[in-house]
Amino acid sequence: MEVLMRPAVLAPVVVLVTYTIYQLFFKASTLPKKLPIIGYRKGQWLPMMRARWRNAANFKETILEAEREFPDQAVVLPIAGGGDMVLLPRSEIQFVVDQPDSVLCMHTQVLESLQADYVFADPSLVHNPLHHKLVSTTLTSQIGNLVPDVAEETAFSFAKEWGTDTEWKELCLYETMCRVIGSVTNRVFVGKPSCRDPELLRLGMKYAKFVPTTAQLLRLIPKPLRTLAGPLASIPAHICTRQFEAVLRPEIQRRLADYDARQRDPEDKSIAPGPNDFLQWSIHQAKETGDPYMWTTATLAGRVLLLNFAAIHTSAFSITSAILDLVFSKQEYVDELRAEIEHVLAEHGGEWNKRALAKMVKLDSIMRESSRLNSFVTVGLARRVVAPGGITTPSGVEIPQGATVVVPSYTVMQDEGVYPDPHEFKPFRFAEQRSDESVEYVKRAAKSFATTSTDFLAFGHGRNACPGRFFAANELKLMLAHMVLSYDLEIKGPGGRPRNTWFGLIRVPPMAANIRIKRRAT
Ligand code: HEM
Repeated sequence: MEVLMRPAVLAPVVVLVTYTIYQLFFKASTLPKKLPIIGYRKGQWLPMMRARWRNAANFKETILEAEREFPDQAVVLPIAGGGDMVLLPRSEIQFVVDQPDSVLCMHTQVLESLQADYVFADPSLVHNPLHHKLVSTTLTSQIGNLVPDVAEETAFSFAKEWGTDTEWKELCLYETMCRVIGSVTNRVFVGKPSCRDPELLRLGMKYAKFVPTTAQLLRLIPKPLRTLAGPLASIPAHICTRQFEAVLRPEIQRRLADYDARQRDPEDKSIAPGPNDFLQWSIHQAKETGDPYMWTTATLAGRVLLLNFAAIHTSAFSITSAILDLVFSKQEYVDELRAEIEHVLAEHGGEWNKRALAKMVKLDSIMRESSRLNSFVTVGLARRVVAPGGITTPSGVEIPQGATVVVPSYTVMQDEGVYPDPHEFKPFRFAEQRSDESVEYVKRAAKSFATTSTDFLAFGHGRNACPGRFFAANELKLMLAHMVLSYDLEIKGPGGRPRNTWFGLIRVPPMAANIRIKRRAT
């Protein structure tokens, strides 16, 4: 006790505690003073802090209040652990999209919101995300060649998770979809057999949970304390990274050896050509940089893990929602969808390919409609103001450097004016719009699942929209089609579709929901 009372120990403790209390309770927001603050109740004790917790606890009500009370006005959204964000009105979505990265920067926002310098074992992979380029260019251009692999893996994983017997059984939809998505997605990331390695899949999913939860925890801690808390809180994510690398190491080493052998003697036909997957493209990209750090097993495995983080939960949420929406709609919709898939597939000789998928307009429409209704993006296009002088929005609001702006997504995608009967799942809403020949072709095509707009923000919008969305769209459609052709589904018990859940700013499908399924007799 005496030791604790020594000035050399006591003084820093008092400074830290005072600073923390100041940061948590008294620090004024740097955001524009004149804007309405959602959740702020005048006359209450510590109104800003209470607004932050109130909004974090019930974000749905927060954004509905913003829409109801200030429909065409910028407002401040204070969020515990999320910083104080400025929610711009929907009329300014295009303004956000149009700003260069030197003014509104997504990357800076991602680094901060994921607390990248602590959470990622090698932050340089996130600071220099070479893998994004491979996703937006190589992966997207290879979709046509990858569809047969995706189809094979889909059939394999569904059989493994849902079985092949024709008896009814009950299972947890989200859990099984995470594993199916994990295998199918990793088939194009690391190929067969690694994509079926249960340990690789388990670590990929575990990591995708650790990253956002650790980041959220750290954001609640005042910045100076994070230098202490960050490394400690990030230990589980770092261990997971090392374990993932260990699982992939033999595959990476084998591929590097083959790659080098091929480079030494391109004529040697005894060395098989490299597989067509992300890991192989990454090796090639790394070698082209000439920097050996880029092709260490840690770097290559780290990039695969980062993509698992970006792809698995997002895709699992989407397919879970779509299946629930369909099961809880009408049998005639399922029949109509099945008829489309069977017809188009027969036209293509029973083979899955990109052209066949593109012709299944009803299938595409279901995925877009379900994403519209259930997207986890409730406010979108989160961007950090990086312009030294801040920005002035079209409506004249001045926002300082360092602030975060977001735009409404949940309320836009459920707006009666844009989507009649907005709360209803209308599976063929977009298919009907696409078949309206009085509308010019380009506008009709813009209603496809992967096409973003200021009214459809499930994948973001503009230059920074999700680079994996074209692959995701094809993968998810294939999965849904396979499911509809191969299984019958039944609703468990009375009551409607189980509701989505809100976790802070994110809305997710009911992860514990069970469904009853049965393999269809062939
Ligand atoms: C249905 C599935 C998916 C959804 C709904 C989704 C949604 C999103 C959204 C909303 C963003 C942020 C865009 C913005 O702020 O403007 C994003 C970014 C991203 N997505 Fe996706 N995504 C999906 C699947 C995938 C897949 C399969 C991949 C990889 C193959 C992928 C890779 C990425 C990457 C690399 C980023 C950029 C992240 C960053 O810059 O830090 N996504 N995605």
